[in-house]
Parts: sequence; C-alpha cells; structure tokens
Amino acid sequence: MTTAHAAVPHPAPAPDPAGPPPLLRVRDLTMAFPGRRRSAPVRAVDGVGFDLAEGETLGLVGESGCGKSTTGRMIVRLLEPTSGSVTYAGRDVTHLSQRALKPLRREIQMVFQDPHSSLNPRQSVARIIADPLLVQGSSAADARARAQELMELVGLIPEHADRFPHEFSGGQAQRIGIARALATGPRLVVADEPVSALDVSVQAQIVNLMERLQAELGLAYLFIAHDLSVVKRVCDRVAVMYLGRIVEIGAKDRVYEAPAHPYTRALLSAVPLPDPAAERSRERITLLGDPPSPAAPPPGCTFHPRCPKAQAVCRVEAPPLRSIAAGEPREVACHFPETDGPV
Ligand SMILES: Nc1ncnc2c1ncn2[C@@H]1O[C@H](COP(=O)(O)OP(=O)(O)OP(=O)(O)O)[C@@H](O)[C@H]1O
Repeated sequence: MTTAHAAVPHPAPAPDPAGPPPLLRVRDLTMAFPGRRRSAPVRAVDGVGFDLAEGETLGLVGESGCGKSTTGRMIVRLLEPTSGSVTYAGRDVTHLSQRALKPLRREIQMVFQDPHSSLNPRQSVARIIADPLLVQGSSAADARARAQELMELVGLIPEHADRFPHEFSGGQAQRIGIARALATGPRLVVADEPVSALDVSVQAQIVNLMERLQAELGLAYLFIAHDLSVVKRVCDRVAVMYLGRIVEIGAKDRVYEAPAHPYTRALLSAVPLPDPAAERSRERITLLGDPPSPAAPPPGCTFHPRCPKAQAVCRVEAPPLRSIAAGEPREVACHFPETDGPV
C-alpha cells in the first residue's frame, strides 16, 4: 500500500500507567484478506485500537462491511489477525496456539447474529449449551446439570433441555446462544449483532436479558451493531468504524450528544428522535454514494469522497485518531471535527 491511508497509524487511547491493565486491549489490529485472483488484498480492518474495562460495554458501530465482525472475530481468534495485538487481562494472546488458547476460550465467548444458524440443528439444547463444558473436560452429567441451570438463568424452561433448536422461536434461540456463551463463565462476551435478526419486540427482551446478565455476572461486552438506538441503550462507550478504521471513539453520551466526526453525525442524523417536533425540524445529513471497497480505499481520509465538509487536505492526508478537547477521553479522526453539538 502506498497511499497516505496506510501510512498513518491509528493509536488507541493512551493507557493509564497507574491503573491495572484493562480486561481487553486491542492495538493496531489489522486484517488483510487475500484478494481474489490478482486483485489487491481486502483491508477489512486497518489499525483498530481500543481498551475495554471489566464490566464495561463498548459498542462497535458502522455500516455493513466496515469491518465490525472481522474485528470481533479476531478478538475471539476465529480469525488470525494479519498484524496488531490483542491483550487479555494483561497477557498478549494474539499469537497463542490453539492449544494455549483453550483456557482462554473459557473467558472470552461470542454470541452470533443469527441464532438459528449458529445452533447445530441435530443437537438437543442441553447438548448445545453443554458443549463448551464437555470440550473443557466436564463430565456429561455435570455438563447437563449446568446446561439446565443456564437455561433457567436466561429465561428458558429447563425441562425443555431435550428439545431441538427448530422447536424454539428466534428470541428463544438467541437465549440458547447466550446460555452457550455463558457456560464456561466468561468475563468478556463479543456479541456480534445479537438482536438484529430478531423482531423489534423480541430485541428489547434480549437486550434486557443481556443487561441483567451483565449486572449479575460482571460481564464486559463488545457489542457489535449497526442499529444506533440499540447501542445508545446498552453501551458505556461507542466506537464508530468506517472502512476498517475507528473514526470516533468516546463516552456514549458525548458521542450521541455532540458527534464530532461527519460520518458519526450522518449516522446519528438518520436515527429518529423521540420528540415528533424535534424530528420534523432536524437536519438530515445524506451521505453521497456507497462506502468504497476496502480493496481500493481512497487516498487521504477514506471518508473524503462522501464527506460534506471535505477540503483539499482531506484528499491527501489521512487524519490520525486524536483527542479533540483537553480532558475529554474521546478521539476523532478528522481534520475538521465538528464542535456544534447535536445533529
Ligand atoms: N473471508 C473474507 N474474505 C474476503 N473478504 C472478506 C472476508 N470476510 C469479510 N470480508 C470483507 O471485509 C469487509 C468487512 O467485513 P465485515 O463482515 O467485518 O463487516 P461488518 O461491518 O461486520 O459488516 P456486516 O454487518 O455486513 O457483517 C467487507 O468488505 C467484507 O466483504
């Protein structure tokens, strides 16, 4: 890669040297999928960095294809990063062998978007939930008993343990997926669009469940979603991704009340406001065109071809992720961050 796009590293928020290490620390994480035939590699994730504290929820948002799932999959090591690092509880786990990863798999689990397709249709619910425990060496009887406890914990009827996934609704199937993720007692759950395949009324139930489980079990969530209303409800902090990079990251209230990156502002301007009068009078920011291909990112700021505020420097120089106000733990990758408040 020869563009300015590739040359500027994206540093993450500076670690607090006095404090304990965060539960999860991601630095400069990059995934370049090989291109088809002789085409350029697809830089699906390009220098992503953030910290996630014990018990915290970080939302990862952005349009389809911006690299959210790939980031999550690298963190749980379903994908091997091209470069960068993942540190869990102070330990660099980026390149652990599958064998060395086994104890870690207890601690970091994933919940998937489509509950039915992520559950084996030929296994009973008890077997699905017990599976991670059997892999970790539990006896069949212990694993089954624990699976039934977990069913109760997530609001399923333990007596239904011998039923099969197709006998459950979408919301119930997602409860099974959550129970399976909790089986080994994780501290970190990467939830990849956990409610976007569900009906709106069911979404609220699953979000409530995840919030209750977090409070009871002290879980940290990396909550991947494209629905900004859901993220607003569940997250403490938000990271906005565009074309493989974080363009804005900070406390949820600040990002929602005063989005600084033009892309964040455009995404938020499409979220309906609860007050009909405010909704009628608000400005909508329409983005031009579709996101470019990560196989051929534009030079300079990769958002510039769609940015309503782009200037000459944006076309040649990639803005680093940096703080925009002293004392505020928020970072924005924009040459001209907005300071106007809400959209
Ligand atoms: N195995 C793969 N091989 C090649 N390209 C891939 C592969 N997986 C993902 N990509 C590409 O990487 C980019 C990021 O994909 P990713 O699924 O991480 O995005 P996303 O933000 O999670 O979007 P969505 O919500 O649609 O899943 C996309 O351009 C996608 O086409």
